[in-house]
Amino acid sequence: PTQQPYKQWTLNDFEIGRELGHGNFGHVYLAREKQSGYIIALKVLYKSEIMAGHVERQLRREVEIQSSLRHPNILRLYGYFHDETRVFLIIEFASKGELYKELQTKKTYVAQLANALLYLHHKRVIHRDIKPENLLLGLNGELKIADFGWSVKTDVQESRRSTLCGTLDYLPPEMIEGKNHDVNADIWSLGVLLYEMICGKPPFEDADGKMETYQRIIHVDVTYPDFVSKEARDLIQKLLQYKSSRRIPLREVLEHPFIKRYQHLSN
Ligand SMILES: Nc1ncnc2c1ncn2[C@@H]1O[C@H](COP(=O)(O)OP(=O)(O)OP(=O)(O)O)[C@@H](O)[C@H]1O
Ligand SMILES: O=C(O)c1cc(-c2cccc(F)c2)nc2ccccc12
Ligand SMILES: [Mg+2]
Repeated sequence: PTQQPYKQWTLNDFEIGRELGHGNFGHVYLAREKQSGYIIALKVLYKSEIMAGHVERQLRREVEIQSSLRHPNILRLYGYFHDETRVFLIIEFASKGELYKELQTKKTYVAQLANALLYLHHKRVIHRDIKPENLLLGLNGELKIADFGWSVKTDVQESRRSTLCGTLDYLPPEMIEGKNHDVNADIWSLGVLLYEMICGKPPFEDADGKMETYQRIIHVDVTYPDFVSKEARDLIQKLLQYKSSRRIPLREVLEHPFIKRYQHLSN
């Protein structure tokens, strides 16, 4: 028989297990592929909701980008299929759940995220939605960037077309101001994530709502609690630079004393 390049999957190929979580559009279930016994995560999206949200193009882009990526710290998208009413994404199962639940100070997560961003930016892909809920943990606690729904492949600077939804907390000034943005947008989000890992909440958290957060982001209005170490403060300040070209390059993040100091412990 001719070797099919990509197997045409159907829902019948899978036994569905518990719900792993749900986001704006997708419900994600644990599932086992019957033939191989392989455990995966099956993300189910309703076509009606996709159309109502005008996000089909975004979904196809998410699928196209994420299925093209191969990196230990990036969640694999193995394939997809659809029936009359639903689209199904076959995704690597991250058995340790969301980083969000484990927001303890973990230097290795910053290093793994920086490594994954180095790879993504080398592939000219901007994720644009780096936040704890979209960072999952693999079997050995390794970080996996998930949810490429907001990612773009860019050789030139990109400006946002679709409206932002969800929290502004992790977005850089240039994105909330609707200006051109480049791969350094993800570097800003890394800074927000590092601040949150250390302080337990993001630096510009919606104090009284979106406008408040908007103002604090564009003025880079960050305050550091006393317990934040000098190195941590130094690295965060170098990541949360208003001008995207002034943000510390990823290779220097990996060499920064705040990250370097603990590297030997986690290897
Ligand atoms: N591969 C996976 N392994 C384990 N858990 C997962 C996996 N994919 C998703 N989840 C769980 O389901 C939740 C929602 O998944 P996901 O972020 O992909 O949905 P979403 O529709 O993109 O949500 P949003 O658009 O709000 O980010 C995740 O926060 C996580 O808790
Ligand atoms: O009826 C379709 O042909 C259809 C296909 C897909 C689709 C199929 C594979 C991958 C993917 F990302 C999306 N998404 C949809 C969303 C809304 C309405 C219809 C569709
Ligand atoms: Mg998500």
